[in-house]
Order: sequence, then structure tokens, then C-alpha cells
Amino acid sequence: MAGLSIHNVTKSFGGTNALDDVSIDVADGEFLAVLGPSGCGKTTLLRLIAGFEDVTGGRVSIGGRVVSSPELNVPPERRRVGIVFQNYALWPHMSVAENIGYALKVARVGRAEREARVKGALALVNMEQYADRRPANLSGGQRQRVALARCLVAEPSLVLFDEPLANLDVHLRASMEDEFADFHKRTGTTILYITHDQAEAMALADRIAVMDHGRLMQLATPRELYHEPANEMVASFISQGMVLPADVLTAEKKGECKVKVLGQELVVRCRKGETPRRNARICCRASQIEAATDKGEGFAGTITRAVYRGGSARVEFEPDGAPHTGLHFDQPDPVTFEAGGRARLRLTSGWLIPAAGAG
Ligand SMILES: Nc1ncnc2c1ncn2[C@@H]1O[C@H](COP(=O)(O)OP(=O)(O)OP(=O)(O)O)[C@@H](O)[C@H]1O
Repeated sequence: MAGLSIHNVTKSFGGTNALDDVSIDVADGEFLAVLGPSGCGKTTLLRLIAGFEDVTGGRVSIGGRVVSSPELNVPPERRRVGIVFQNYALWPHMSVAENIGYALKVARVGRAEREARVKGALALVNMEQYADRRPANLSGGQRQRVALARCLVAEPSLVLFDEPLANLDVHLRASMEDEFADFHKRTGTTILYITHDQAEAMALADRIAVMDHGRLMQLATPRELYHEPANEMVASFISQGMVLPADVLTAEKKGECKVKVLGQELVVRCRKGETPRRNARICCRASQIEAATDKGEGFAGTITRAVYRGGSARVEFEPDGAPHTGLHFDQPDPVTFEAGGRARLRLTSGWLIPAAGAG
């Protein structure tokens, strides 16, 4: 397997940049997810790596060899990149083994070697006992495993997954997530996994590249994205983080500083070297909001919605004097908040979002 390096890549269609100066390094054997809303450039990135599109600027290297630059575009068949698509497109008239071996047959690989490689690929996806079945007689998840085996039989240097679970129902998705994770652990394949589903990305990836409008917003581990978002887009995109205006009152000390948010003074986590500033933003999570017990603390406002969900209610709240700052949190049973009611809440913690342009 080989690593992948995307270096300052730009891709424009007409005058607009579908990708704008994107740099991502995927280590040998790493599982990296590319996550972002519709139109952020995920598919374009995948097509560039596979060689179906050329780059406008920058370069793509696989295993240390440049395969794309404005002067060079190594054709897809010479990149040894495997792709697993969401619609697995298996030949219905061929058995599982024939589907997997078809490309080798076309490439005139001898029968004995072909059979051995098909067997090996089937073993990698735990499908040995299905070699003679037709795709019509397999479940959606099994078909997706055949599609993976078909890509692995060509011994790719890296594997791209393009929303491979998008067509599967919720239960199957969960079990396929486990299978992909297990497959990655067993084989150490370098994987770039494109998805707009953040739960999937979080469950599977070593690191996640969050994209928006063709730009890389943050490249970090799932935990870091959740706890230390680099900007407002990542803060609000990942797990519906709430972004609140704040003034920073004290300089950073041991990874924390004091801020004033919605009239409340609060100690939040922050990056090293933060200094006092106005018009900052903090990110807080539903679990960091609670009902104030003391009359003087926190901030007052109105409950706009309370939906009981069994064991707890999801409560939405609008602080006084900050009409466009919607907060949400869970109140465990006994649920007392009701829409239209008044309440006093307090924040217990948060993360100071770094200033725009800060590292
Ligand atoms: N061949 C093309 N010609 C012109 N514009 C294009 C072309 N391909 C993509 N784009 C534009 O580039 C941007 C990124 O598209 P892309 O398909 O990469 O996004 P995506 O993140 O994969 O979206 P989705 O999740 O909806 O598939 C979009 O604004 C899209 O309209």
C-alpha cells in the first residue's frame, strides 16, 4: 500500500474553483475520511486522485510518485487506484467469482493466478463461501463486499470509497461500518473515504478532512474536530455545535481562558497563546448547558420548543437580547421545560474558536 499526497490542489471549472488550494496527506495504511456538505468538492477530489480529471494547479502523488500536475496526468489505469462506488454495478449474469476476476481476465492474467487472486480477494472480505452465487441472490451488504473484493483483486496501491453506504438501510449501514473497520484493521489498506455522513466518518476514520466550498476547513482526528474545531464552519457542522459571540477577558493559561458570553463569565478551553480580544466566538455542546440553580448566575430567556424523546426532552431556548442565538440541550426526566416558558440557564464549559487566520 502507498500513501497519498494532495499538495496545494486547485481545480476550476470555467471561472469557479471546485477545489481551492487543498492540501491533504494520507499516510501509508491510514483511513482518512473526506467529509462535507453537498457541493463542497468531495467528488471532484476523488476524480482527481483517480485520474478522471486533471488539476488546474498543485499536484497529487501516490506512493511518492507524482501522478497529477498541470503538466502531467497519469491515466487512471496506470495509477493502481481502486474505487468502491455507492452503486456497486456488478454484472448480473456472472457469478461472484467471475465478477471479481473479470478485469484480470481482460488483462490476460493466466487462469491459475486469476483463481488464486480471486480466492485471496474473497477471503479479504469474508465472502469465500459465496464464490458461485449470482449478485441477485446476495444482500446489499454482500454485494458491496463483492464490489470491494473486485477492487482489491487488482492489488491497488490505495482504495477510494465514494459514499459506499449511501444506498443501504440504517441497520445494514451499521454492520457494514463494522465490516469496513475490521477490513481496514486486517489489511492495513490506505483508504480515502468520501462521505457526507459525519457519524460514518467519525466511526471509521483515523482522521477526517472537513471541506466546505472547495476549501479544506480542518484535518484532524474525530475527537479533535469535536472538541477543538478550528473555525465556525467546523464547530457548527460537527454534531450541531452552537456558536456563540463572546469577549475574551484573560490570556490563555494551561489551555484555558476566561470569556464573557451572554452576560455570563465562563472558563473555556482554548489554544495556546490566546490573548484578550472582543467579538470572538465560542463553541458549546448541548451537554455543556444546564438549568441555573442560583438566581444570579447564567442568563434568562424563553423556551421556544421542548420535544420529549423518552428519558429526556430536547429543549430549544432563546436568550433575552440575543434573538438569533438559538441554544439547544437535553433536559433529563423529570422534564419541566415547556414551550413558551421562562428559564435561566448556564454554560458549564466550551471551546474558544481560534481567530480567523490563526494557524
Ligand atoms: N464538470 C463540472 N463542470 C462544472 N462544475 C462542476 C463540475 N463538476 C463539479 N462542479 C462543481 O464543483 C463543485 C463541487 O462539486 P462536487 O461534485 O465535487 O461536490 P460534492 O461535495 O461531491 O457534492 P455532493 O455531495 O452533492 O456529491 C460544485 O459547485 C459543482 O457544481
